[in-house]
Amino acid sequence: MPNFPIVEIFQSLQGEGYNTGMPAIFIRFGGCNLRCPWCDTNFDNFQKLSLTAILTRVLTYSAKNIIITGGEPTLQKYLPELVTRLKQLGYYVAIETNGLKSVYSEIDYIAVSPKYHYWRRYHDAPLIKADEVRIVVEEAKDIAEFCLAMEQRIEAKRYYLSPCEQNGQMALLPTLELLGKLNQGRQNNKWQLSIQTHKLANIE
Ligand SMILES: Nc1nc2[nH]cc(C(=O)O)c2c(=O)[nH]1
Ligand code: SF4
Ligand SMILES: [Mg+2]
Repeated sequence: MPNFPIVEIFQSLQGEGYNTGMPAIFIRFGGCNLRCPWCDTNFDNFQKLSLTAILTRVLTYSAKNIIITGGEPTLQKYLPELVTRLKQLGYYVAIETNGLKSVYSEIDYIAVSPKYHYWRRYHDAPLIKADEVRIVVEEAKDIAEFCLAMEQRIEAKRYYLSPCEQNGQMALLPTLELLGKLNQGRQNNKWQLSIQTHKLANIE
């Protein structure tokens, strides 16, 4: 079993999406198959840790939930082995992914964040079922079309828009306007707001 590239492991509260406020141990993997212009993670800066070292570290925290994130965690060939061990230890395991690769089926909660900037890469992406879809609102004429295409492509329980954050500023108005556009003519509010509350609250 080779080592895993790990940027950081920490306990915090899920800051965004349906599980906002859930205590969780975050395992952040290095590496990504995208390079989003507004990415907030230095995923090229990682240490190599063994499966045992990761589990030992995880066991020092109190939370019962794990959030596997990155970077892009689905790039890890041996992710199923890690997830299996975490589940044997009784953890609820969630993942944050960009949705370009399939997700190990034993993972309990899938949050997928498809990126408008790389729309064409999603035409043949394998991920078609998730718990939540969360799209970062980029300034683009046809972002509504992208959101509707992802709604068609990925069957999820919930659909969110998240304002893009750059240099401490969140673009809220374009997000609200896009929510209005996507929910226009529907009687349910299918598209909802997700804020990166951890950034506003200054927690990890
Ligand atoms: N509090 C907190 N919640 C998060 N949810 C997703 C995160 C991520 O970086 O993937 C994240 C993060 O970095 N911090
Ligand atoms: S997919 Fe996520 S981790 Fe990768 S570059 Fe985009 S924002 Fe950063
Ligand atoms: Mg983050």
